[in-house]
Amino acid sequence: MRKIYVFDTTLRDGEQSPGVNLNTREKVKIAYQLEKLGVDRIEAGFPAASPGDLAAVNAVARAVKNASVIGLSRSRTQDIDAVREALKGAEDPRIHIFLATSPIHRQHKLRMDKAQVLDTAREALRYASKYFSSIEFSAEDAGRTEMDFLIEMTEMAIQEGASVVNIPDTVGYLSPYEYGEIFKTLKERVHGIEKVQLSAHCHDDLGMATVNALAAILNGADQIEGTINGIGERAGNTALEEVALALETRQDFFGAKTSLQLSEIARTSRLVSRLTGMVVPGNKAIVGANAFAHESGIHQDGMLKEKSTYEIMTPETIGLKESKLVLGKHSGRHAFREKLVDLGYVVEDERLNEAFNAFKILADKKKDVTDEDISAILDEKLLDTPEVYHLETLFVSYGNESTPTAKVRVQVQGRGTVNEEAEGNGSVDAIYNAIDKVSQEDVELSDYSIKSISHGKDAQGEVHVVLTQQDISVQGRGVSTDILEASARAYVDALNRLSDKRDSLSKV
Ligand SMILES: CC(=O)SCCNC(=O)CCNC(=O)[C@H](O)C(C)(C)COP(=O)(O)OP(=O)(O)OC[C@H]1O[C@@H](n2cnc3c(N)ncnc32)[C@H](O)[C@@H]1OP(=O)(O)O
Ligand SMILES: CC(C)C(=O)C(=O)O
Ligand SMILES: [Mg+2]
Repeated sequence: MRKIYVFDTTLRDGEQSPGVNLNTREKVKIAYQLEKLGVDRIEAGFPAASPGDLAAVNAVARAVKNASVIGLSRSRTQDIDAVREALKGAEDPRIHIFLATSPIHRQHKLRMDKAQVLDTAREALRYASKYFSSIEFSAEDAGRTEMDFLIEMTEMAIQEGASVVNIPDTVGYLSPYEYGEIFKTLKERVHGIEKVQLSAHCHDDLGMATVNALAAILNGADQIEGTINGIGERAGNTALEEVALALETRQDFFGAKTSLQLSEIARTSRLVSRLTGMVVPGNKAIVGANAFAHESGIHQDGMLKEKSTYEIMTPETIGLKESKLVLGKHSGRHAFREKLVDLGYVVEDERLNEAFNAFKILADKKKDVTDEDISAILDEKLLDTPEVYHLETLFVSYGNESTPTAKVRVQVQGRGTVNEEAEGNGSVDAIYNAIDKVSQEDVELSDYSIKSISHGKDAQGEVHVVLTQQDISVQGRGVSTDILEASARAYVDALNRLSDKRDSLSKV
């Protein structure tokens, strides 16, 4: 199987993400993790950028033992000297020299003609080769460079001793077909191309960074450059984990592999996200929180029967424990039953249906239905208290300058639907007065407490009440995303228990 070298530039191009600034300790920590991940080359920074970056590159160079450490340099002696200084103590030091080659960059940025670009790069490579045995040369904005000039630049770099020639699509402009064609043409037309490795460096401006890197591989690239989580300048770089998993999962198609330790991917992604502060979107391929999560019933059913129905790779491959079946409004009974089993409930068909219906009603109101929410539903549904009172509707009117009023509609065993309305000195008091009118019970509310079951603004509230009637005391519990409804449910639940308790006492 053809090996594709992995050049990680999380600490250089990744750090060029607006708002990201890694200190020396953070760079070393990420570098150690990249070493564990098994990347071949680590671009640690741009030493000429600042004394701090030079020191950080030096710290990485001294720390890393199992990967080459690279410093970036413009085609200028002072930058090359900064890289020399920074890479002191490195096991396998490499310099990466770049110069833009496209007409736009030549004319507007460098203000050089082709001959000047060629000479400037040549001089830089000559100077660097006095100090470095491994040199990578990048033709910045190669993607928008005339093919003949790119060939000329590549041949010059080979003659001057570069061991890797990088072909960046600096502005993420090319289609996969066009990018692949560049590699194919270089392989066919550059004299001495067999002496160097060709490298792909893509940006994601049009969302094609990964597919372009793969197109390059299909057309002869030996190395891919990219970052963890795809962070980097503007829309970012090729996400290394995406290329690695594409090659792994579709070996049959690509016939190439990296030597990454894939089970370190999730850990590396989390570390980079934490230290850079760049949050990984939930739907991000491979490392997003939803990449191995399934919410819809049909998919969950398929997953429970055979995982390959909806997963083309396993979460274990990237170091995650397992796939997630997330319960939400699109979920079905198979996944719901599985969740109940996980939570330790044994529920037979009729109860399962009841609980499932209650779950669907909650899922309509709430984004994430948590394990605690499910337990709350089950605990409520599994109680055997006969329902003398069943709360159907509740309406509360509240204003800080008016008296709170509540209207309730309750199904009462033997009496049918009863509507009542009452005022109170607060909304809950008004609700309880209205329910008292329905039940015509003489009860005292001896305790009332409220807590949140799960987290967030749409968390369910759980209300506990204690009702006392002479020497009988009962508890009631109600759960809802609305605390007034939870309060009403708790009160009605307590009334049902009161009636049940009185019945059982009268039978003794
Ligand atoms: C595609 C990429 O990702 S390239 C890497 C981009 N990364 C960075 O730029 C991060 C680090 N950069 C920096 O800290 C600063 O830009 C420095 C220290 C390198 C240079 O700072 P300054 O000297 O103030 O120059 P400034 O950044 O304003 O302008 C860049 C200069 O480099 C020149 N230049 C740009 N690329 C190259 C190159 N590859 N080789 C030689 N000169 C170059 C520009 O033409 C410009 O030259 P001028 O001053 O003669 O007009
Ligand atoms: C420095 C070069 C390789 C670069 O980052 C780019 O062209 O995108
Ligand atoms: Mg780049």
